[in-house]
Amino acid sequence: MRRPVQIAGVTIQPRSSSEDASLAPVAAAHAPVPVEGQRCGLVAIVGKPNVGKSTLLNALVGQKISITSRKAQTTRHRITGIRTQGAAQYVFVDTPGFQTIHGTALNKSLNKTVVGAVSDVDLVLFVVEAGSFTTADAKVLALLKPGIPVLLVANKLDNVHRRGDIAPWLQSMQERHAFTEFVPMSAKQPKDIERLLGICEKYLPEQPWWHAEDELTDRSEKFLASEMVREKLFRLTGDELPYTSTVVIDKFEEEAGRTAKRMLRIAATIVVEREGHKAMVIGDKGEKLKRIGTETRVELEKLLDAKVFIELWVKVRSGWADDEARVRSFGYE
Ligand SMILES: Nc1nc2c(ncn2[C@@H]2O[C@H](COP(=O)(O)OP(=O)(O)OP(=O)(O)O)[C@@H](O)[C@H]2O)c(=O)[nH]1
Repeated sequence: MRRPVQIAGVTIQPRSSSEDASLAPVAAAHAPVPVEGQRCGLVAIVGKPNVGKSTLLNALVGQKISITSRKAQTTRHRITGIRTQGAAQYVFVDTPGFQTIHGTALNKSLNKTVVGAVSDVDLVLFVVEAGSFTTADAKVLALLKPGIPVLLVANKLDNVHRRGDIAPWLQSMQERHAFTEFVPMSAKQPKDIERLLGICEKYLPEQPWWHAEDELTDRSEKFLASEMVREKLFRLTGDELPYTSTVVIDKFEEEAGRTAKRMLRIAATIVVEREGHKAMVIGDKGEKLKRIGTETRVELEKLLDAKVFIELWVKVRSGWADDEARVRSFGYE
């Protein structure tokens, strides 16, 4: 029997070795026992690219589930993060920033994911940068269905130097939509996160939890591995690499270990659009690619409580973001 793993106060349940390592959820679901007074519901986090949705999701869940970077459009998938605290279980869905500029197949697929995520939830957190409201924000707001409560999360409040400007701005926001509440905050401030959780709780319907108390996400370990490579890729290449670069996991295997620790062998391909991008990812004498691999391995070993071997490749596939079939083959719906 493997022990459950504690990370940042939450437990990741080990899986039995007979399960397919690549498809099994990170936490094993054991049927929750219904308890009177429990609340549980879906909370969607929406907003234009780069407003801090993934940072917010990770802070709300208390663990890194969704990747973040300074580069806009880092998030490409609907991600469920789960937080259980007191009587409440929050099931969060992160969404890709709504794309308003490019008409590629990739962007159309991203937009479809956003619309799907907001149509069937108990609460929407509409995230903007405090003090700002652009056409891109307005386009996301227009997607929200009437009848679902929407909180205006005015994020990055720490960047607003003239706090006096916030009250009139909030007033102007009131005219744009019937927001149920306004939450000026910073996703990087733990006490703001606690306050937001408290506000969200009352919107969760009274019903038994859907997930075990210690579940974090329903995404597979294979998915988390590809997200981790993507995060390191974007962090380490800075703004030079176009966001259309992606990561495909070619191999995700658990080896029957001779030791108590699990052993995972992962092979991933970083897909870029141009030869020049390939050189950028590989770096001088392969040093950049090596660093991406090392940083991914260190974080995955912690997250999955395993010894990880990772092999990275870089391939050029020009125009992949424009090719619908190829977008689907890379795992986007
Ligand atoms: N100063 C400050 N920066 C923040 C805050 N929240 C997020 N950020 C930064 O904003 C940038 C974008 O954050 P993400 O969480 O990746 O944004 P996102 O909305 O998920 O972006 P997409 O994946 O492009 O949709 C990162 O550099 C974060 O560190 C905040 O409260 N204050």
